[in-house]
Amino acid sequence: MAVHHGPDHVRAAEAQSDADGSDPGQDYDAAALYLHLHAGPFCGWSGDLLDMEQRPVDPPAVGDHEAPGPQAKAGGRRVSEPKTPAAPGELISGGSAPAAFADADAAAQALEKGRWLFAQECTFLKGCVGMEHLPAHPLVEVAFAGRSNVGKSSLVNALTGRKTLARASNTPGRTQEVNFFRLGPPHSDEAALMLVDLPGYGFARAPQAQVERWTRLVMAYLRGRSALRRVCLLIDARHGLKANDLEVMGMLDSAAVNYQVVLTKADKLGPTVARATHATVAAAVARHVAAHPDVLLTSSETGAGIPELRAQLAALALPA
Ligand SMILES: Nc1nc2c(ncn2[C@@H]2O[C@H](COP(=O)(O)OP(=O)(O)OP(=O)(O)O)[C@@H](O)[C@H]2O)c(=O)[nH]1
Ligand SMILES: [Mg+2]
Repeated sequence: MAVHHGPDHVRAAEAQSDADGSDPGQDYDAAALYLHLHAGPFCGWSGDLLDMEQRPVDPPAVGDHEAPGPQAKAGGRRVSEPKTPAAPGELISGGSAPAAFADADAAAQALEKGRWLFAQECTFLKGCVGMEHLPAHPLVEVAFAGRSNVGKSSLVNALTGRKTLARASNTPGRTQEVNFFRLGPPHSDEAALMLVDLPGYGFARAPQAQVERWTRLVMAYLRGRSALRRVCLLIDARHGLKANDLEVMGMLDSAAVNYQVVLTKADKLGPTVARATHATVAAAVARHVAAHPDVLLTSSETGAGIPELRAQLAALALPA
């Protein structure tokens, strides 16, 4: 039996590998690659925020915080030691590497804002089966769209540090309503954000008429929701962009809806394949007018890329 060091999820992965002989090193490397690509060596490993429970009291003031890292605390819990990132020479070369943060200070501030925002209370507000049922007084909204089973509900859980807030399942077609989750203080809309978990498009284990109804609802929501500030368009990192993803991207481009591609399930890939997929997808995304140029590589399983996505979404909800 090996002795396990590092963040909780890494210890869990290592313990799992003891049990089934799988290779947790691959997961860990994909996560480290992500951190290196998107935030550089100043980005603290904070996958254990997945279990955060305590609520913060005040938002972080710009220039008035500690950079997250081994000494910082997250939700009252110590942030784990970051994994040593890959050597700088291993950065993706070429024009498609994302530049999410201008420098180390900007990165630290953005990550802290994201951590703070997503450590707030988050509650399920309602599930809607038709456009007429959508909440009337919307907050700033961020929606999670993508093919069935790509990991939308799991990503909502990972971002909010909950395990069962949104229902995830191995069966494609699990989410059947437009589900609204309110993130923020209960009695104020300041620093609040609505997270919207959508039914998937594409194949689902459900009757065709039902799938068509969800797809119509999702497309109507994506095209016609004025509060929608960003769509996180999830793509399984193992599969890349499929024809129906490209169709949705085209629709979002023509409706001028801001969207950001988020690659999911990075833990299922080794670093070389993750790097290649990221480059291919980022190059394709660069041709789309409404797409955010940064393509994020995430894993809801290990927490890789989650702090960076929180940081990007916090920029929409919190004033500069
Ligand atoms: N290994 C791994 N599995 C994941 C990850 N994200 C999601 N999954 C698994 O993928 C399956 C589908 O996840 P969901 O979150 O339900 O996917 P969804 O996109 O909400 O699916 P629908 O609601 O059916 O459209 C579940 O078995 C999850 O545990 C990830 O980052 N890594
Ligand atoms: Mg779902």
